[in-house]
Amino acid sequence: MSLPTSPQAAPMRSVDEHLADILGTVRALAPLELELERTLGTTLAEEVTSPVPLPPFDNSAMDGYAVRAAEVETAPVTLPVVDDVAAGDGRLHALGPGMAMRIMTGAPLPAGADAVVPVEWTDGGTARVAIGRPVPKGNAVRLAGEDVRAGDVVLPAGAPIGPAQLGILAGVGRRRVLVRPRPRVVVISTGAELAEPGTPLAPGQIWESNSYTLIAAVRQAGGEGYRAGIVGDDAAGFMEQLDAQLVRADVVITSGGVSMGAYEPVKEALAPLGTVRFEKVAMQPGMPQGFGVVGEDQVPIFALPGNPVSSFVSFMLFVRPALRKMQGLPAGPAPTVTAVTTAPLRSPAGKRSYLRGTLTGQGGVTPVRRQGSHQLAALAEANALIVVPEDVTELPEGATVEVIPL
Ligand SMILES: Nc1nc2c(c(=O)[nH]1)N[C@H]1C(S)=C(S)[C@@H](COP(=O)(O)OP(=O)(O)OC[C@H]3O[C@@H](n4cnc5c(N)ncnc54)[C@H](O)[C@@H]3O)O[C@H]1N2
Ligand code: MOO
Ligand SMILES: [Mg+2]
Repeated sequence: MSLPTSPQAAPMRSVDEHLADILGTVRALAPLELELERTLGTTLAEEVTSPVPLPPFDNSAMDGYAVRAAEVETAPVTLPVVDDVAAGDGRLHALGPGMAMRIMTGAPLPAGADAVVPVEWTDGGTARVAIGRPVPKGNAVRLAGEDVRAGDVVLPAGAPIGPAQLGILAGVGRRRVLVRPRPRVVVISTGAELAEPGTPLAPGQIWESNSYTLIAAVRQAGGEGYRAGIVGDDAAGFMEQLDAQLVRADVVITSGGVSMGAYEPVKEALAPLGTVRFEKVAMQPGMPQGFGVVGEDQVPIFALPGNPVSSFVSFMLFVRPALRKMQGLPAGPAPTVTAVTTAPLRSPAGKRSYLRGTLTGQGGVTPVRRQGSHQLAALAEANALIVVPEDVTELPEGATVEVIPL
């Protein structure tokens, strides 16, 4: 007697094949002009040059006295103070021979001056100043163009915008710049057992958590997350919610309803479209995966498995690289570091495992005690995923492993 053939017998796809398929499908989002204040965390979509040199004019690096270095070579010397130059002073100053001008940090260097004596090296006089020591030519002078020359590229297209990048954009006079927008990601949770956190649990229910994890992960990956709430285990209801959400989505993520059960609304609704593939990927956790496009605009959709650890690991391996590509960032497999395991590791044959672990800080990594794909509290203890290759089932303590820091 033999058992009926099941889809389980179908060969599994590798993690790498699945990711390649995803990255082959998603495209960088069209650039958008944004006010500077809204660009933190986005990627620049234009090359930015400076219209002026920076600094735009020779100026003082210190509060002190503008002089000709050759005239203070014999210090101590006393010179008449003929004027005061403050930062922002737009007058054209010229320093005559044998004279000094009081000057402040950031103020334009008067023509004829070639050095600044810091006030600390003088008696601080306002009519005459006694200079206690000589200064070399160029002392405390910031030359025009020594940071940036006019026409220099200050940021290339593709640069991620952090605080310093925002600063230089303002520093070259920009108010608005062209960036890749943050991908708008809608998360739909499916499952008749799911209750909103903050509401009482009925028998058989659990509190919905995946959308909170996924939206937080979306934000960390540079996207904007929208929680579409919970839909039950009914395919028509799911389709209705999906249609309603598509208008505001660059990407849709669903959780749950993709495995082998009798009530798998996501698979049931999307598989017949023919544009979303459901497969088993040779990984643990996260084996059942759906990916494809939906709607007129061919919006990418990730149908992630419902187990909380599985949906999070799937996000890190597949959705995060896709969101990076959409933002014009280099996209590929999750970056790893090497570490030495402080305990033996076990992994199922033929699947790449992503065990939850904690990096010790001394190059070690310790697997957390509970490794079930439903054990969300154990995931919350971890700060890394330990990668065990498909062809390895056991590793001894002390083995070197690849680790994805979280
Ligand atoms: N006969 C088989 N059963 C299962 C297989 C299989 O190959 N054959 N695969 C298992 C694996 S592996 C996974 S992973 C899960 C995937 O299940 P689904 O994607 O269909 O998800 P559900 O059945 O809806 O839920 C699974 C599990 O996760 C909990 N869940 C779901 N959504 C949420 C949420 N938003 N917040 C918190 N918890 C959630 C749900 O209550 C279930 O316990 O299938 C296995 N079964
Ligand atoms: O492969 Mo499922 O993703 O355990 O847990
Ligand atoms: Mg299921």
